[in-house]
Amino acid sequence: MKAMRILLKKLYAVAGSKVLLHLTLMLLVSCLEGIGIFLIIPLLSIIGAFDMNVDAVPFVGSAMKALEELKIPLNLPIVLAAYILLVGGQALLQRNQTVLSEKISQKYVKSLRVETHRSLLRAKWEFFLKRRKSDFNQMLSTELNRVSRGIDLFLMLISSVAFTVIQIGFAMWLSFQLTAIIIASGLVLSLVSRRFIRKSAQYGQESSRLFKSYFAGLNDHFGGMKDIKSNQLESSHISWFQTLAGKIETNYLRAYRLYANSQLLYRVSSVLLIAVFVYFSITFLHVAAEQLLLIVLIFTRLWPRFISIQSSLERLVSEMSAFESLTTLQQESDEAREADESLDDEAIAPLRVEGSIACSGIHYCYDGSEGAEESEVHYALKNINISIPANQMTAIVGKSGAGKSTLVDLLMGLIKPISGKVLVDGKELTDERLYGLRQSIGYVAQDPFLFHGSLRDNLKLVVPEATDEQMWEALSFSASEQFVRNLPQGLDTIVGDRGVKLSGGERQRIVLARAILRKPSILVLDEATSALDNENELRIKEALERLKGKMTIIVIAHRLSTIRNANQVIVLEDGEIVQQGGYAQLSSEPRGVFQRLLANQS
Ligand SMILES: Nc1ncnc2c1ncn2[C@@H]1O[C@H](COP(=O)(O)OP(=O)(O)OP(=O)(O)O)[C@@H](O)[C@H]1O
Repeated sequence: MKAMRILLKKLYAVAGSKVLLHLTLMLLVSCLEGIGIFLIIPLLSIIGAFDMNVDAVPFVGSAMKALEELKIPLNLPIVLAAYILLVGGQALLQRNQTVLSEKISQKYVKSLRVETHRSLLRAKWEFFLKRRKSDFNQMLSTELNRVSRGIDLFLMLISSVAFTVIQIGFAMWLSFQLTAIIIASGLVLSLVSRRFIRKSAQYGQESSRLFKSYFAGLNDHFGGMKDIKSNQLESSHISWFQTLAGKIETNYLRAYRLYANSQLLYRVSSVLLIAVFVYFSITFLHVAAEQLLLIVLIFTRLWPRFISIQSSLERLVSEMSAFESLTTLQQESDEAREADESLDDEAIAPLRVEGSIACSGIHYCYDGSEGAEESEVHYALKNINISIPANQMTAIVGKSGAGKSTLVDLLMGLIKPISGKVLVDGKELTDERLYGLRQSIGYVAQDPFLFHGSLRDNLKLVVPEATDEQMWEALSFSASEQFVRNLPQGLDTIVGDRGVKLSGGERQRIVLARAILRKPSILVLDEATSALDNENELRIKEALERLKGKMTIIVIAHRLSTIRNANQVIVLEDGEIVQQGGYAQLSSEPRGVFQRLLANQS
């Protein structure tokens, strides 16, 4: 119900005036259809199918009198012309109403699509750490389509309700008692159908759950295809996929069976009802034949609308689970918003670090520590106190899992410490300063990411106005000029999904060039030389050497040869700083962790 309220509010906010116009059109269509039914009586009377007393029929009787007074003869051509006009007008209105309905639905879905995407992109990095990427794909594809269907159903529902109310009005005019019986039967029907609606909502939720697994599976399978192929894991993945596809099929069939059963019940009930209805009207109420004919006509139009209301409701509640998931995701991402939306990326000036970036008493754990005993908390970082001097090169080393990437994420403000502070030039990072800091950073991730497109597109992503000359300069810096010049399409070479058409080392060098192209004042390299051969590593090392004194360089490196010229080395073990100092100093400290790391590599 809460989701329905939110949906209505949003719908009104997005397309309020259009919804009102849609409602008005529907009311007009319903009125015209109602009048059309009344015209059938004089039509039948004129063609002699019935010898009827049309005066007894409300509206028709008075309309006939008015025509008589106006001296308009009631002959077949006139009645047929009126009928054509009515039905034609109704069809025209209905056409506009359908187009309008689609416009409303698409406008709503577009707004939801854009809003959800925007709030996801504005959310903190920590928000993404706790969720699967595939969930976002599912939300912005299948779940959004379900919401679109839900809006269509919702508009159909209000159309059915409007039509039904107007038809009830006409029917009441004809016979209050008989209409009351139809309404009472409609209420009984709605009680019976509550079970169908409940079940339908359950199947809808199950469908959301199943599709979540489906997308997660697709993501894992296609993302890890090389592992699957080389380790011959196809069978187990195929069998998992078959089971899931079976569950989706079963759930879909269950939902469809439920829908078919409810339709069966509604249809059988309508036949029974009409039989009882006719019997009751003739035997007890002694309703005149022409009135009975009209009522039967109205009933046969009204009852399907009751059915349509019920079935629209059934299908709507099933699709509502998609809307619920989307609004929940949007709410959560809004709550995890990184900074005030008024902070315009363009307007914020890059933050230049003059003195240092420092950590003071920082603790961090990934899974949250609320309510947990101190001994149970697994800290990824413990009591970190460091100072990274501006325009110097600081290296962070340690075994795998020691906390190096976590520390760098903290320094970039991607995650916030649970205690302690990150200080830039002695001042804590506010949202605005954080945005400024990020503008100053060029970052090369452990798993470098390239978008599907050309090398040029990938480089221009960070500096859209970059010239070819600037791009070649950055490529030359990252020791990739030679290999790019050797490619037949040069800068226009398409790199494939995530850069699959390049080797790991080539990818790393292109991402490094991209980072440099931005002319950052802080360069952060997370394992940026791990996939390079000795020759290219040496060239990057020399390039970094040239940058020393011009920008702040923070390097995470397993290959300790890369950081031989670092001004400062920070050694982490199990989330704690165990050594800190110059390369030469640390390598000469006996029995130190750094010496052990060096020994392992040699
Ligand atoms: N997203 C996450 N959720 C939960 N725990 C995490 C997450 N990322 C890292 N950790 C944990 O935090 C600790 C530090 O991880 P981190 O990635 O910082 O180590 P690292 O030194 O960079 O390792 P590597 O050299 O292998 O990249 C590890 O115990 C790791 O299991």
